[in-house]
Amino acid sequence: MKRVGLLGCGAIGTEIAHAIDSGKISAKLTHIYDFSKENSKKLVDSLTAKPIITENVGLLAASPVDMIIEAASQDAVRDDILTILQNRKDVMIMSVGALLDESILDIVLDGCEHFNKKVYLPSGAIVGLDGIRAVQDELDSVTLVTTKHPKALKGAKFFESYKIDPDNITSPTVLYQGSAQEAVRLFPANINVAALLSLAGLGSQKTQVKIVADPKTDKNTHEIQAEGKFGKFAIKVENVPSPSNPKTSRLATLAAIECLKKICGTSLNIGT
Ligand SMILES: NC(=O)C1=CN([C@@H]2O[C@H](COP(=O)(O)OP(=O)(O)OC[C@H]3O[C@@H](n4cnc5c(N)ncnc54)[C@H](OP(=O)(O)O)[C@@H]3O)[C@@H](O)[C@H]2O)C=CC1
Ligand SMILES: O=C([O-])CC(=O)C(=O)O
Repeated sequence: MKRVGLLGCGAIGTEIAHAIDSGKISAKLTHIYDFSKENSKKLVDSLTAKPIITENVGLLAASPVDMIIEAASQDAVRDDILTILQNRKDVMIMSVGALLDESILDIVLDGCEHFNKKVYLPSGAIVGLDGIRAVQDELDSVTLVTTKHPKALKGAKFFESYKIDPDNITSPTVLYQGSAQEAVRLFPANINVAALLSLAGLGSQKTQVKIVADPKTDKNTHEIQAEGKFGKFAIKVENVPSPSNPKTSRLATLAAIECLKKICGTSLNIGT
């Protein structure tokens, strides 16, 4: 049975830990780390099989686990991915936006090759990545329109440079239109899905993103349109937000759990 370490004990990490604890995933959660000691302790208290809380990420990386699940932040990927790979652990990454920085992607790819390790990127809060991957050589355009409630976008770097107060948005407002590359920088906790689309398809400059703040929505909606020599497709996902983090959709957590089930060998491999 795989031994798992968890980096990040927030909305996604907590649900994954519970899925392991309940036996839904055939794995053992043995070590966890989070900046927030309170989050780590709360998680341990809620689990039957109690993992060890490590004092820092270095100790998590060095702990006797087979893989580490990152469910923390893009900064965590930037700062810690090399240490994790150097400690010869496979990694599942949720904060995929960090990989649109080419130097980080190079570290990941070189690290995987050098240490013979694997990095898994679950499909997160979108569906259709199988299709994007299949047609990647025939794509002319990929666009993503993401609509969330302003409270789900609050705290994004975007608001430091653009003088818009999310609390004062009273009608649907386009906040951002441009490349996926810039979108993940300005909204690091909101649009990792754009990084997934970029990596699977046309890359981060050609993948176009629009972010809309809609005070009347209670969903995190992602609309994907892809066109090319193969034809075209459009996908709309209307996600229920996680109760503990409105930025994050429930589907992202469920996709991570499904990905982990597959890695741990407990489910059929269905789809591409
Ligand atoms: N791929 C996808 O489709 C999706 C990806 N995500 C991404 O997944 C990640 C986890 O999401 P979610 O669980 O909702 O986030 P939460 O904010 O609920 O939880 C993240 C936890 O990790 C902690 N943390 C952040 N950075 C670090 C670090 N460098 N080292 C240790 N702990 C850290 C946070 O502590 P503190 O609060 O003190 O910073 C917090 O307790 C986020 O980056 C999110 O953007 C989310 C949805 C979809
Ligand atoms: O969960 C979502 O709807 C999308 C999200 O936050 C992300 O991609 O970072």
